[in-house]
Amino acid sequence: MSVPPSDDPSVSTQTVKVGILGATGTVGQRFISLLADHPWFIIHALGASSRSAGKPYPQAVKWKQTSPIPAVVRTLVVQECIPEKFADCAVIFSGLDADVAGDIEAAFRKAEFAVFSNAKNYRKDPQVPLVVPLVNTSHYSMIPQQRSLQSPPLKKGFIVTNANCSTTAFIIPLAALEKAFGPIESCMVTTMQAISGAGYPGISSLDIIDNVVPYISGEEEKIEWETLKILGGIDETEKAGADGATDKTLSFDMHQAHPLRISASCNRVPVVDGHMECVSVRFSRRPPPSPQQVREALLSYTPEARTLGCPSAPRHAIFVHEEADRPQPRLDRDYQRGAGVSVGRVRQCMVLDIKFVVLANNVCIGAATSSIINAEFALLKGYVST
Ligand SMILES: NC(=O)C1=CN([C@@H]2O[C@H](COP(=O)(O)OP(=O)(O)OC[C@H]3O[C@@H](n4cnc5c(N)ncnc54)[C@H](OP(=O)(O)O)[C@@H]3O)[C@@H](O)[C@H]2O)C=CC1
Ligand SMILES: N[C@@H](CC(=O)OP(=O)(O)O)C(=O)O
Repeated sequence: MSVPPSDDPSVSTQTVKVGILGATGTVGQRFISLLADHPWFIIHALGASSRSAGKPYPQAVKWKQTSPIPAVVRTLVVQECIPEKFADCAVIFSGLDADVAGDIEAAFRKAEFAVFSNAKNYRKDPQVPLVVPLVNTSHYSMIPQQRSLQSPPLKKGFIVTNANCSTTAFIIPLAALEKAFGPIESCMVTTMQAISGAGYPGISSLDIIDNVVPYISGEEEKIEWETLKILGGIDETEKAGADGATDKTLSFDMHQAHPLRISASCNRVPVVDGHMECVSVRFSRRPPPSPQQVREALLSYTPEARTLGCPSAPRHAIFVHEEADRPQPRLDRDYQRGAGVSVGRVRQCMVLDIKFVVLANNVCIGAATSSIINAEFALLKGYVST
């Protein structure tokens, strides 16, 4: 199967060469596993630090996936993360450490690459879409403005970022609820986050075995403001220029039209993959929906990425468990190959309106899978030139 390069799926057809920055890391390895059999994307180049550059991939990586290193990368030599080494790639996926992602991703954008980043560096940027691909693909409309404001202006280059993996988990059901019942007024979320979220080697075994750590640096603040950017719309203002022509400026609404109060509490738990979160919400609308109405709305939620035909978008974005003791990380993290989320225990909340539990695979839909769906969507909408 090859990619339709425009909105029209009958217009066929070529495969797209992609590069992966941070290819040796936890997220980079997931990119490789997920892209090895992708119908459109061909892994063409891998990048990592100077510690890894120059080595064949199997020698550079501490491979921690349950399936073997895919044949397509076995013979690739890891490169320095500089644009010239990725010349033939139309798409760049970044799983770079945040300490270095800022400069490197900017250099790739400047060199006219479409960059899909997992790092936090550009999430707050007023020109950069922060896209959870099962929620706010409408934010891609910011890309032309992002390009035009670069110096010099760009023709093809842009950056789109993923959200933090904990934000991603609960914002998918939140978006489904807002779509069905209108604005959410307040939200409380308590996370139980897997250790893979901290990368490799991550948190010391002596700190996490037989333990729970009630602090993850910067995480609560990120969840709180990212939610407002993702669930907010895009505002358009028009200004008349001296020549009488009107200039349109786009900006992210930050959920200002319907203010949302949100509070997050984050914990690290001894689970390898899969972030579980307890969520309580209060709706603006009175009376609020019943638990049964909420279950039905979650089950029927279909994101635009799915209807448009992104091959990695899950057939069912949200599974709703009826069993009292589900979801659980070990049992449910591979739902829809890690691309969907699992909700359970939907019930009335005596303080807000409704409460539930959600589980998402932090390294799949929380990271690599989101970037891949983002790139598929951008390609189908014509934002990526091949
Ligand atoms: N793990 C998760 O669940 C999630 C992670 N993220 C974000 O994704 C990014 C990657 O996370 P993760 O995979 O966990 O991190 P890891 O620490 O596992 O991997 C980091 C990668 O960055 C590379 N790197 C480090 N320094 C440099 C450098 N100077 N130049 C070029 N490459 C460099 C490393 O290469 P080398 O092996 O050569 O050192 C490695 O490939 C981070 O920004 C993280 O915050 C986002 C959502 C979820
Ligand atoms: N902080 C997340 C993973 C992560 O890297 O997040 P971010 O990309 O927002 O820094 C966790 O520890 O589970």
